[in-house]
Amino acid sequence: MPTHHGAIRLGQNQYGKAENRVVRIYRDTPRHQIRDLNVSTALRGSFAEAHTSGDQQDVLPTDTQKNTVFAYAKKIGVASIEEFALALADRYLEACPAAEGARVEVDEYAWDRIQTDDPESGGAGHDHAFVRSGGGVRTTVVNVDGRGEDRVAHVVSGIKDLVVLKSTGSEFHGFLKDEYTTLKETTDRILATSLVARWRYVGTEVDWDKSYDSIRALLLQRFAEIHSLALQQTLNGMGTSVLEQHGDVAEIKFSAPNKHHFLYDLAPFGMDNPGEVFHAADRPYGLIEASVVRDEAPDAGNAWHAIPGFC
Ligand SMILES: O=c1[nH]c(=O)c2[nH]c(=O)[nH]c2[nH]1
Repeated sequence: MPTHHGAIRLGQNQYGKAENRVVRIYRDTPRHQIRDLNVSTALRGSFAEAHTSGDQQDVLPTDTQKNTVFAYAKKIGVASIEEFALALADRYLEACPAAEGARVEVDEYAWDRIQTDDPESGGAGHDHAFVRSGGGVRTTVVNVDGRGEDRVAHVVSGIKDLVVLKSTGSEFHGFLKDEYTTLKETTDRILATSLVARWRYVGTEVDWDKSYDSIRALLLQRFAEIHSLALQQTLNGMGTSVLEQHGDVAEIKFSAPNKHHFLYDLAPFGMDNPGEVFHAADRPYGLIEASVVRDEAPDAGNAWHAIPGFC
C-alpha cells in the first residue's frame, strides 16, 4: 500500500436540478407560440457543511430550484433562453445567501408550424399544431457570480446536433505519412459532421433570438461555401466569419465529429464507383475541436465553467 500524505478536504462542488423539461405555451391569441426547454440549474458557494456535517440549513433544495423554473416560465415567460436563464440565476442568488455563483443551462427544441392546405392560413402554417424541427438544438449556459455591484454575468450560447453534409467540395491530402498510413489522398470526398458550436458573448445587452438566428444561418452558409481542405480549415473559416460579423462575440468553440463516408468497393461486382455509393461509418470518428478567439476579448472568467467536450 502506498502511503499518502497531506490533509484531505472537500474540493469543488455544485448542486442543482438537471434537465427540467418545461414547455411554455403562449395562448393569448388563437395563434399559439411554443418554447420547449430543457433547463439544468446548479449553485456553487459555501456548501461545505452540507457535505461534511450534513447540516442543510444553507441549502436551497434542488426541488425548490425545479419549482422556480416552472414558476418563472409562467411569471416572466420565456422571451429567450438567455433572458430566462439570467433571470433564474439572479433569483437563485437572491433566494440562497450561501450561493456565490449560479449556473443555468438551457437547451431549446425548435418546433415548426405544420403546413396544411387550409387557404385561411395563407401558407403560414397551423395555429396550434407543430412538428419538431431538425437542424440543431439551441443552447445557452449562463453563469452569474455575485450580486448587486459585484455581479458578473457570462453567457455562452450555441447549437448542438447540427448535422450537415457536403457531397463534394471537400479534399484531404498532403498529410504526414508513416508505416501505418493507409488513407488514400482525395480531392473529392463527402464532408459530414454533427456540429457543436458554443460562442461567448462579451456582454448581456444582446437581441438573443436575432443573434442566434443570424449565427446559425452564418455557420450553415460558411459550411456550404468554404471549399474544404480539412474539417479543421472549415471550422476555422466558419468561426472567423462569426467573429467578423458579430462584434459582441468574444470567442467561438467547435467540437465536430468527422462522420466518415467511405467509398464502397464495387469492383468485385464489376462496377465502378465514381463517388456514388458510400458506407457511412458510425465509429470510430475523427474528433476535431477548435476555437476561434478575438485577441482583445475580455477574460472568460467562469463563462466556460462545467462545459465539457471542448479543448
Ligand atoms: O478533415 C480531416 N481532418 C483530419 O485531421 C483527418 N484525418 C483523417 O484521417 N481524415 C481527416 N479529415
